[in-house]
Amino acid sequence: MSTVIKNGTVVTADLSYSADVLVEDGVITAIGPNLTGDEVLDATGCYVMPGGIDPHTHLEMPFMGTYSTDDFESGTRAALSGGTTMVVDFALPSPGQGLLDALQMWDNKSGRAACDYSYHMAVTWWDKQVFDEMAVVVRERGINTFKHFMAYKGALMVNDDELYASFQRCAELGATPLVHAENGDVVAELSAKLLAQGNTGPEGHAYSRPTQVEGEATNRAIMIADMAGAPLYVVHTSCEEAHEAIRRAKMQGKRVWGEPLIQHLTLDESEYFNADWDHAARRVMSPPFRNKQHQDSLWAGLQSGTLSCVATDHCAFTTEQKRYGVGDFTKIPNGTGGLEDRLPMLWTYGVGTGRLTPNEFVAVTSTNIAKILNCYPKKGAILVGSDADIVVWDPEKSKTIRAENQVSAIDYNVFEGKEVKGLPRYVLTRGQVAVTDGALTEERGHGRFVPRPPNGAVNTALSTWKALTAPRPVERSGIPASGV
Ligand SMILES: NC(=O)NCCC(=O)O
Ligand SMILES: [Zn+2]
Ligand SMILES: [Zn+2]
Repeated sequence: MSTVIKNGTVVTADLSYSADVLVEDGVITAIGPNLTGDEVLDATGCYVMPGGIDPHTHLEMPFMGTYSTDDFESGTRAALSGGTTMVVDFALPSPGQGLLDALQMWDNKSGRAACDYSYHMAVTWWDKQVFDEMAVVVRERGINTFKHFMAYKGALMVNDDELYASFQRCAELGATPLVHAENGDVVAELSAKLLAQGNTGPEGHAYSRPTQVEGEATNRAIMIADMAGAPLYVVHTSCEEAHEAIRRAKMQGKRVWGEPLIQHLTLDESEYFNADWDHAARRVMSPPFRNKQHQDSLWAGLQSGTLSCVATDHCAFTTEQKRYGVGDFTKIPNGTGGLEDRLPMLWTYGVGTGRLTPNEFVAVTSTNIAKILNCYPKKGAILVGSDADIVVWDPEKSKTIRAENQVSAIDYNVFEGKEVKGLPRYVLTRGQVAVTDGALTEERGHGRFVPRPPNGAVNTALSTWKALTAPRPVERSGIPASGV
């Protein structure tokens, strides 16, 4: 069966033009005027864009004594309802657990996904087994990204020697390291001090993670990656100090990308000072929300290209789970939701305010990350041959975000009450219509794993440069290099 999307304006990361789009067997087969197909989707007044790719989710993740509540079923339904057609989740070995073992656990969960997905592999400890299995993960399992936590001391955190070893291994394998950049030692010290002083509420979480801990760790990770000869992707960049480190590195020619979250772009630290404990705790995540100056820095980064992708870090806990931390903010499970709201919120506060063009919107929600993760143009593109992951976007359609209407399985929404203008009319996942005017018709288990090969263009360019500039002994007549 074929489907044709008619009368819309195709919007990609670099072009906007009027055309119909024909989809056959899950793939785009023609783009142009007057196309016909068995099923017709009317896109009059709409933009036809690549579906969103959320490069940062934690679905059914074991964390802080519990599991995040949205799983691959509810999480991918939430994603589709908001125009996101691919998620990249983190396969997370517990310290001491093998990488392949952790991958098996993630495979057991992801079979229920309604949209396509891929994994980043986390490195949470280090020894020869991890070193060896990294090669299998890359060469046999189609994963070219490895995540490192510089925070969560005593749990997921890795130290500088482990970072350096793992980043070097990534460079050898043509893979890209990711970092959660916060100085975990300082956070642990500050947390203990705050608790001892009686700062036990959710606001203590924000006090324990000032922007300096993020700026320092971001800079450190960038320098370690540079010494290891690896590119670097910094997740959830939330503040000017971290953005400044990324900006400077980019200006120096280093291959570094920064990822702000939709939460950090649109919500600020005042949320933690709300008199309602539940309200504040529901917004506890790392890094915490920041002030308006930091938000302005993140928006400027998206505009100038020094920041590359907008994600959610969707890691949703119920109010009941958040209450594990009553009396001790360090026990509040860290994480917030956003999968179904990322695109409407970014459109409203980005394109709707003139901060972003529609093409920039496509770049930061889909195309840039597809290129970074080396799955472009299968994903992130409206091109003949690309997967038909498409959102037909109605810029006039609006709603008020309400937890009672959401798809996510949790009992609140951090964007509660926000008015958004710009919503999907249709969402297609590999050609299958999964959303029509807000109504979900997705198919459980339709999602497929997206393999991502190593040695993307940037990895190859970087290793060429590193080989060219590698240390070489100077030939000196009469003096043997290996001594006498
Ligand atoms: N971000 C957060 O608070 N929770 C999810 C885990 C992580 O990404 O650090
Ligand atoms: Zn993180
Ligand atoms: Zn995360």
